[in-house]
Amino acid sequence: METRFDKVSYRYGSVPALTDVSFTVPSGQTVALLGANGAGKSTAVDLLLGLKRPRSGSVTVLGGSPHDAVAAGRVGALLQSGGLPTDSTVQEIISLATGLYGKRRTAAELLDLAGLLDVKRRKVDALSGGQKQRVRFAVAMAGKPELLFLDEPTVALDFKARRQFWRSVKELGNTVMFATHYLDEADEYADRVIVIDKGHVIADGSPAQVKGDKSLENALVALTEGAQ
Ligand SMILES: Nc1ncnc2c1ncn2[C@@H]1O[C@H](COP(=O)(O)OP(=O)(O)OP(=O)(O)O)[C@@H](O)[C@H]1O
Repeated sequence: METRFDKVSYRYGSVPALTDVSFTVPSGQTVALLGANGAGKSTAVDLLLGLKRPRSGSVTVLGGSPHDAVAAGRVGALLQSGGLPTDSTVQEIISLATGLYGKRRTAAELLDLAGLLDVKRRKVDALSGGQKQRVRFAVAMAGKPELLFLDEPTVALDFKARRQFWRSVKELGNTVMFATHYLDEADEYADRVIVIDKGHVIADGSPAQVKGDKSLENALVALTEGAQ
């Protein structure tokens, strides 16, 4: 049940966002899409979710079309700007999410999974940035997705929260694709790193291979500086 980009290109008017991008992700793998601002990571995630269609090439998600995979509830996503109803409590939002997916996971299970038990009665308004991110994560996991997309999931999290977040993700053992600016995060948590620069894949390999590639040095330094 692979997920694949086959020579995918996408442009916004005259601005090319992705050019001739190909990769195949087997199930169970955790893959980082590593790139600077504007590299094309969010566009790739949108294409994988069926929110955009490629101008050329094809996108396969879990062996079929992105639309079918999403409609069947096989895909979970944590997007950068996922809005949450501010006047609802954490518990209300989680219950709504479990209801949508026919209770594939219980609310209690999700609250525990995302480390939200202590704040379950709080309104979203009264949560920290990191806690809100955990609510988004719980919502993404409600349907027991086989494949999880995370778009810069730990931007709002401090070091400790970042570790906890990744522990939860890894325990679930799904196929995970995450977009990040952080080489360290890709190195620590991904099995594989795909480096995107100005819409092109410039490296694809294990974290050790990518870090060991001298020809990538400038691009990786730029990425790290871009993330400051
Ligand atoms: N709606 C849009 N209209 C025009 N150009 C866009 C639009 N959205 C993105 N772009 C451009 O497409 C390219 C890829 O953007 P994308 O958001 O996919 O990058 P990204 O790697 O996710 O960046 P970031 O790390 O800043 O989120 C950039 O050049 C960006 O300016």
